[in-house]
Amino acid sequence: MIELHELTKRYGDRTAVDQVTVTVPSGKVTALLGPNGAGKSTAMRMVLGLDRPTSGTAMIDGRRYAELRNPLRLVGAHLDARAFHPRRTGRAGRRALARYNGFPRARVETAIDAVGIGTVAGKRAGTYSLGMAQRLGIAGAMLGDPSTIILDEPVNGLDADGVRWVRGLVRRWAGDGRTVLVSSHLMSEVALIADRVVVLGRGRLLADATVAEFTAGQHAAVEVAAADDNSFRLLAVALGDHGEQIGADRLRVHGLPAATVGHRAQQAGAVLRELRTDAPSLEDAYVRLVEDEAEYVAVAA
Ligand SMILES: Nc1ncnc2c1ncn2[C@@H]1O[C@H](COP(=O)(O)OP(=O)(O)OP(=O)(O)O)[C@@H](O)[C@H]1O
Repeated sequence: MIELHELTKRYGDRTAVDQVTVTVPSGKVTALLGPNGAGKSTAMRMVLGLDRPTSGTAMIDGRRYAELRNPLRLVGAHLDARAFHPRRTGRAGRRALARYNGFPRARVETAIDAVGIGTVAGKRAGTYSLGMAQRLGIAGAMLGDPSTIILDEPVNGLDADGVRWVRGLVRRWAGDGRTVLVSSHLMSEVALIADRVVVLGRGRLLADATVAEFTAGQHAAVEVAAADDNSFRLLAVALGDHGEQIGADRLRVHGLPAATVGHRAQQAGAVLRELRTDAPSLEDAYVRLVEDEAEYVAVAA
């Protein structure tokens, strides 16, 4: 479990992380989301003892990173896919890490095999593609078989196979009861792998919820298609500002439930070809939350 309590980081007059209190539970995949500059990396770095909080605390299983005797046994992290010595081979870099942390060499081979870079482990890390570098970084995070794993944008640069592999990996880790914290810009990806979302905006906590709770407050999207041109015209008038034309005979409806759309169509004499409700997506919920925050800031400024 990772616990942030009123965690704050200021750089001069800029507040990168602003009094964030949140618990990242074990046995779940938690996605850390937010626009560029929201404070995600800074928060992760403070959890990992790489940045010192200005105030507040970041604890892993009840202790600060600096207090952990053998931190890699408790927490594995992969933050930067390019943070390898370019002239060292992937294997040599992982062996150095293992040696430094007192892990047997065999762990290195296990981790290299697990991430599928056995054929390139003897090559210099500087020659790796971004996808291979991501895998090498994840091998480092796995080295100590830790109970907490933190990955920053792990699917960046991975091909379709790689993305599927990361998905399986993080789900398995959570299934083992580990604490898994993953940041990502790709909402479709987050929807597939995460149980929970923590959203930061300009350093502040905007949401901390299960994926289901996060999307629950959103209106379902309604789409309606008219059977002919005349019906389309009648329908467009009947829906007024609620209708947004998205095809020759099709409207997306904002702010009205499907039943009201059907009723208005009937009253107007418009014949419908299709009327459907789509479940709100994580992406819709996220975009709306971040937009609302931006509007609030614009109004408050
Ligand atoms: N070492 C630093 N010195 C000064 N300002 C910093 C430093 N590190 C981060 N910041 C600032 O703190 C804020 C949060 O940055 P951070 O990198 O944590 O955001 P992020 O959510 O990870 O963004 P991204 O998605 O772009 O990686 C930004 O305004 C950034 O410019």
